[in-house]
Amino acid sequence: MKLDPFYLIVDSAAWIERLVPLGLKLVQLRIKTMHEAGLRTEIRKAKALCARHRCQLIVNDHWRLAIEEGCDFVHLGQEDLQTADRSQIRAAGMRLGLSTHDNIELETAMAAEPDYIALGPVYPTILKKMKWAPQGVERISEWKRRVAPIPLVAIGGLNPDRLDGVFAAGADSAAVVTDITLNADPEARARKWIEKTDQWR
Ligand SMILES: Cc1ncc(COP(=O)(O)OP(=O)(O)O)c(N)n1
Ligand SMILES: Cc1nc(C(=O)O)sc1CCOP(=O)(O)O
Ligand SMILES: [Mg+2]
Repeated sequence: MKLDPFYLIVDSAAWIERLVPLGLKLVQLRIKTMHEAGLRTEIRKAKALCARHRCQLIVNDHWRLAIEEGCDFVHLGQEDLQTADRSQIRAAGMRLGLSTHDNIELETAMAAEPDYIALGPVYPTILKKMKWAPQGVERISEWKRRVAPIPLVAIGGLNPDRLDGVFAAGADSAAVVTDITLNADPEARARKWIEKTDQWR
């Protein structure tokens, strides 16, 4: 499976409506706190928008709702994985991306036969508090050797200036939140990411 090299992560369908029409091909809907009805509405809107623009939607965490809404890709962390029913996810024909931050998590993730592995935080992130120190790009090369041919997603503190190093080290896709959503001009920044990642597309 080939992932687009530019993997945007946002917390609303409104962001998807704003940025996906620019030409994005891979987006994650990551909503951490919302009641179920609201989540369902957001997932439904995100799915329709992504279908219209031929963009792959990945739903973070909420795998049950993703199945019910007919989505085809979820992202889970290690804690999510402990409570998720993988057989239900697979029976629904859904693909699965998994987070990893250390060796034990990588072993656990590989045993779940995911469709991609994410490694983070590559650089310090301001989005959320993390218990792991930044991994550095060398760790990407180590992970690549261990996960190939499963695609590898790099995440955490990424920006266009850091992408040469991330892809040279072996990442297949670069996931990003704040470099775009906190930028003064998110559309211009997303265009910059699209142009920069074109060489790996
Ligand atoms: C592409 C990608 N990589 C890692 C994560 C983090 O997932 P998780 O560890 O479950 O943490 P939350 O995002 O749920 O807070 C991700 N969402 N996407
Ligand atoms: C959601 C998330 N997961 C991470 C991990 O390491 O698993 S790092 C991260 C935040 C990424 O945001 P930004 O691009 O703003 O640093
Ligand atoms: Mg999670």
